Amino acid sequence: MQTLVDHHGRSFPYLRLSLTEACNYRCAYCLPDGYQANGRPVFLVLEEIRRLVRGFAALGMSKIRLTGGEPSLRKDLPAIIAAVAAVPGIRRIALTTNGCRLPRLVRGWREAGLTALNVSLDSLDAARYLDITGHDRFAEVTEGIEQALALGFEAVKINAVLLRGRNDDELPAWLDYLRGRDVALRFIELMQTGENREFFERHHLRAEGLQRQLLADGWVLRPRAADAGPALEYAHPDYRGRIGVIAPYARDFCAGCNRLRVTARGDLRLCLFGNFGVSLRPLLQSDDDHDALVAHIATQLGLKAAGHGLHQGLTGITPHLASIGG
Ligand SMILES: Nc1nc2c(ncn2[C@@H]2O[C@H](COP(=O)(O)OP(=O)(O)OP(=O)(O)O)[C@@H](O)[C@H]2O)c(=O)[nH]1
Ligand SMILES: C[S@@+](CC[C@H](N)C(=O)[O-])C[C@H]1O[C@@H](n2cnc3c(N)ncnc32)[C@H](O)[C@@H]1O
Ligand code: SF4
Ligand code: SF4
Repeated sequence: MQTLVDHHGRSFPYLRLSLTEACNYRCAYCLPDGYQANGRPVFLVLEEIRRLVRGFAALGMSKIRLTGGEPSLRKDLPAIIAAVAAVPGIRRIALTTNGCRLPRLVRGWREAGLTALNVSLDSLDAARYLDITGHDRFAEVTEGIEQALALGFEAVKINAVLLRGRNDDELPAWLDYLRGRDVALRFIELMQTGENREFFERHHLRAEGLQRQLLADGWVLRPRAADAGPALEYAHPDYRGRIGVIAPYARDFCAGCNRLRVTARGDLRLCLFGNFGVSLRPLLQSDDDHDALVAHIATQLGLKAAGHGLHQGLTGITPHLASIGG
């Protein structure tokens, strides 16, 4: 089997695959006006996804994260999970969701073969949650997380985007929440995108102060697995839960990059904030193109840059993270 190693010595066990650009939420930092369909987009269908994942698995990828947009809007999500799980070499199938459909659907996803779940929950206060996401679904999401915790996933994680003035005073509430729950909460630094510049300037908050506070309070940094996402994760003997910090503006953040992305339309994106996408879709129409697909992906990797240009305000072709899956 080939493995993917780029010119900067990084390897790539982890693929983030977006299943749709559509979303039912209006998160203030992502789609404040809701999802606006551009024409009649046609997203990758099951058979294309199966071929795509086979191609990446042949290059040593063992972890696939399904994302969006909101991936739970895909009616065929259980079938997609099962198809990905059946590809030899794929050991972990994770999903990132806003969580509003968890109570109805999470058991089915687990039974189809999902191994890990990340749920976005920007506040533990229902009114603030509504204010940030545009949806009054706090009760469903928190109930869904409880259900997920009982289903034996390898990991259940919660994502909270850290927002100056909106949710940056909630550490005490989160600590209560984490005391008895086996869940990893991750504070994500707000990232600038093509369309959220003004919001970013008002609400971006560096996570360094939070990290200093965690260390001072006895939280200890844990080692990071080779196929883990970018969070630095801390544990504490008095808490079942863990706290992660995703700090894309930190020095050397991109040195640990271990993932590639494919959009819901089948474009390979080498970076979350890259300047171009490469369509893989023509090579997903027949099993006969498997070798060509594998060769094409491997060649493209040569173009992967060392890191993002966010410090210079360069957001590439990414208008918002719903367009690529975060
Ligand atoms: N800048 C940057 N942000 C990322 C990258 N990967 C994930 N993120 C951000 O991290 C946040 C959490 O991502 P998730 O989809 O929950 O997954 P993850 O934390 O990467 O993955 P796991 O460790 O497998 O749970 C999202 O806001 C992503 O946009 C990356 O490569 N670069
Ligand atoms: C783009 S969403 C897609 C999956 C799903 N809709 C959800 O919200 O979990 C993936 C993650 O990106 C995060 N995100 C979106 N825009 C962001 C931004 N500008 N900066 C940091 N994180 C962002 C969301 O909070 C979410 O945790
Ligand atoms: S962060 Fe996720 S739930 Fe919120 S608008 Fe973006 S895609 Fe939708
Ligand atoms: S910003 Fe780009 S290079 Fe940096 S970690 Fe994310 S995907 Fe990798």
